[in-house]
Amino acid sequence: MADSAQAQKLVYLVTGGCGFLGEHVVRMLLQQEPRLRELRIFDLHLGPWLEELKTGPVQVTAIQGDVTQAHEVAAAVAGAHVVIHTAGLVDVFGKASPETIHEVNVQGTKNVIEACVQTGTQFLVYTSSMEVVGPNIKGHPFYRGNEDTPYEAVHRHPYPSSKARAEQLVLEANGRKVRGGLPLVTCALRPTGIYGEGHQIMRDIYYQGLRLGGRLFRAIPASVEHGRVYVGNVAWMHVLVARELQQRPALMGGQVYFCYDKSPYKSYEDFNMEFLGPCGLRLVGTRPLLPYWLLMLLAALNALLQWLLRPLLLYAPLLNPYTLAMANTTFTVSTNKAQRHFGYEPLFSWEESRTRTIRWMQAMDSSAQ
Ligand SMILES: NC(=O)C1=CN([C@@H]2O[C@H](COP(=O)(O)OP(=O)(O)OC[C@H]3O[C@@H](n4cnc5c(N)ncnc54)[C@H](O)[C@@H]3O)[C@@H](O)[C@H]2O)C=CC1
Ligand SMILES: CC(C)CCC[C@@H](C)[C@H]1CC[C@H]2[C@@H]3[C@H](O)CC4=CC(=O)CC[C@]4(C)[C@H]3CC[C@]12C
Repeated sequence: MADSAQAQKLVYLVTGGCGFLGEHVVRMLLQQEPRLRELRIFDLHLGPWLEELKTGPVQVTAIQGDVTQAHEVAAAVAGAHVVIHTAGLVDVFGKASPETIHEVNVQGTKNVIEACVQTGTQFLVYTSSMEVVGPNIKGHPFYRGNEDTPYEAVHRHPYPSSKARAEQLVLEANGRKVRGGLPLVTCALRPTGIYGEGHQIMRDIYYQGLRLGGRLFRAIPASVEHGRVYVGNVAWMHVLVARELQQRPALMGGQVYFCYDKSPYKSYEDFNMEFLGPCGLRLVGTRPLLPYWLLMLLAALNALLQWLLRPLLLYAPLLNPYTLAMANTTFTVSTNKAQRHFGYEPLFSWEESRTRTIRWMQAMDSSAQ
């Protein structure tokens, strides 16, 4: 008893802890980090599910706050040993302005870094994205690449630009002296497209399929591969990287790691069908039903409509020029850097990841009826 009390000494802070990934990170930390004494969850919107966590042995502190407010961030960070910064504005549909995306993703990250420096927090893990690399605006494929694969990363869209700038800030901060004189140790994780329980886009596509009579129509050639990774494995990677960063700062500080697991390489639509199929949806067509030029036209039309309607309502469909380019450009990762640097192995097999996601979708299905 005394031993476990002594071992439980660390304070972790998860920003964005109530988001899709953040919730999985929070739950994973509670399951897999025995040295936790206190877990602080900082988010703009706190979820009601946090209440059930407050009865366990770890002190769970929910903090409603905004990463763009430096004083709120500093207050939450003070006294934490490790910060896992997942909070971000994930918007590729034009819901938020470029300024707001920059404010949350870049200024928010600056505030987290400065809070670590001012308050003496030594370890910072940043949730970056594959998008800091690509696909680039030229549509160059990134085929089974790793962290060292040369690729021309050129962005025009506010989301990838903001993630790339924030990642750069985090990596440059590695080695800065924090209060008390110790060096800040930082690293960045770059998930590919995350899927799993709670994935909003998968939910949207499922309901879209239901509205279309249980059918989805193939838009992208099956040969275009899109990297995907299960949310439980991304969460596990965050827990492990945060732990091992404390043991191997010289090796891991300032490094980037793609998030990967055993999920198969498929097109975006074929991959989604692994879950939507067992829920009764069908993907119509072995080839795209519409020619690509027509899809581009529709995407451009959606962008125009969004702009025209903006004063009246928010029109933000899945298809726009950016999402079309994303879905239509091969981007897949093949690396073992995380395994080499900090012993990462996926916690969930592909079969388990698939089963868990299907079970979640089926539960959603019955609760909707
Ligand atoms: N969903 C995906 O496929 C991928 C996501 N990522 C990154 O993972 C992180 C988490 O993404 P998701 O869980 O998918 O998104 P999400 O939108 O579900 O979660 C983000 C969380 O951050 C919070 N947040 C937003 N603005 C905030 C602010 N100003 N102050 C405090 N909290 C704020 C939100 O309330 C939300 O709970 C993001 O940084 C994102 O860029 C990276 C690669 C892929
Ligand atoms: C038939 C349409 C063209 C299909 C549209 C699919 C798109 C909505 C999605 C295709 C690729 C997705 C993105 C990708 O997985 C990488 C991402 C990384 C992130 O950091 C955030 C999410 C996302 C941008 C993801 C968003 C949806 C797609 C664009």
